Amino acid sequence: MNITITEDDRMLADAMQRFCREVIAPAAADIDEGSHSAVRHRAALSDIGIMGMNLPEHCGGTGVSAVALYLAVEQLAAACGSTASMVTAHFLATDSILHGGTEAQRRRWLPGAASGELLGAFALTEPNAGSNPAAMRTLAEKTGSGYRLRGVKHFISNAAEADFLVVYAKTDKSAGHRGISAFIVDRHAAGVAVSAPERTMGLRGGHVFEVALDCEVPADRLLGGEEGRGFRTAMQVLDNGRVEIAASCTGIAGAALEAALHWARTREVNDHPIAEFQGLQWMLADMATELEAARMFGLRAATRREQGERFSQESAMAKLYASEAAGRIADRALQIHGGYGYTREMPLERYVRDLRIMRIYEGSSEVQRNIIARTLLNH
Ligand SMILES: CC(C)(COP(=O)(O)OP(=O)(O)OC[C@H]1O[C@@H](n2cnc3c(N)ncnc32)[C@H](O)[C@@H]1OP(=O)(O)O)[C@@H](O)C(=O)NCCC(=O)NCCSC(=O)CCS(=O)O
Repeated sequence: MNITITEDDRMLADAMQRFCREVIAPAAADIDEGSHSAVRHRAALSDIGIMGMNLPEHCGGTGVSAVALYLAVEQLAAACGSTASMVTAHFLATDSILHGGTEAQRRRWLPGAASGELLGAFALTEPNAGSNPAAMRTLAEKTGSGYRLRGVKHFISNAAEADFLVVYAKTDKSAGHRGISAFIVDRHAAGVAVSAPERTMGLRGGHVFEVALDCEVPADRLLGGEEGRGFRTAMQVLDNGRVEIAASCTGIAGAALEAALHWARTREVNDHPIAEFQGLQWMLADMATELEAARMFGLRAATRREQGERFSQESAMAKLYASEAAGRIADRALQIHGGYGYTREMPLERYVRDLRIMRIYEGSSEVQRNIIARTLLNH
């Protein structure tokens, strides 16, 4: 498969890099140190179209290619992992409506979400249903005018600040994954209670919450206007989301490599820059090689996404490889910095912490391996 990065894709990535370096990166340490929400960047991100970068123009989005989207998310994550997480969680919500919604729902919700006026959250995971969403317990029972949703969702990014949540719930308890439907729920509807943010190891500005639901939703909030289509929509959305996680990984790992290269050139031992030591050169070589391989996987999955064919395998491989490789790259970058890398004066320890969740959320590495193995064995 050819991976093509067009001139337009490159120009967008360059513009994104300038914006992120000027606007996003300077606040990253403060966001992390104070666990302040990355939603503070919403207005600035909206102004340049980032909040709708995953959406086509007819839905109010920028309509950029999937490769450009990959490169943009990469730049965002290189500047601030928390901000990338907030934005990509919003994409999960809007992708749900794009892929699973009716035309009327797309028209109603997507232009506002693309402009950043509305912030979305994706409510799939539950305390007892993470890797296996088909085991969810949240129920949606038909009422005279719509549905009553009852249940608890967990680890939901953006929930407190969101304007709407796409909530996945069972409309038929006995039908397994085919009994799952999705609903667009107003964050401030009566009966939607959001916890305080979880205290997390990394991505401390990408807040995640528990959401307790006992609320009524009108019938026109059933995504796609048909019951039982939620699981398929969630899986399609996660195929996209996993490529964006891969982009976040290569963004942060790229920042870690850049820091390590700078340190190796400028840090001296016995009047020699440490870059002169072969042991360190080999570490840098391995880091750069793994980063490039991870990018190739990510861009391959993005290319496949652009082609409009199912790309679960490519997406799972991209996330698996990038999240595992990025963890190794950031760890080596910290090692190269020695004791300084372990201090909070430098971003290395933040990179390591921010990257750790990438092997877990939107499907753990083990789930990605299951997806890959299953595809291999079915063919
Ligand atoms: C590991 C799993 C993929 C396993 O899924 P299942 O074994 O339960 O389901 P399948 O039998 O594979 O499929 C059932 C059904 O769905 C269709 N399907 C499956 N995948 C896709 C897809 N990618 N695109 C389109 N359709 C798909 C499949 O064809 C079947 O259709 P029929 O019923 O036969 O017609 C899955 O359980 C999984 O991915 N688990 C991980 C869940 C996960 O990633 N959770 C994280 C949630 S979000 C998060 O972490 C953070 C959110 S945030 O930051 O707020």
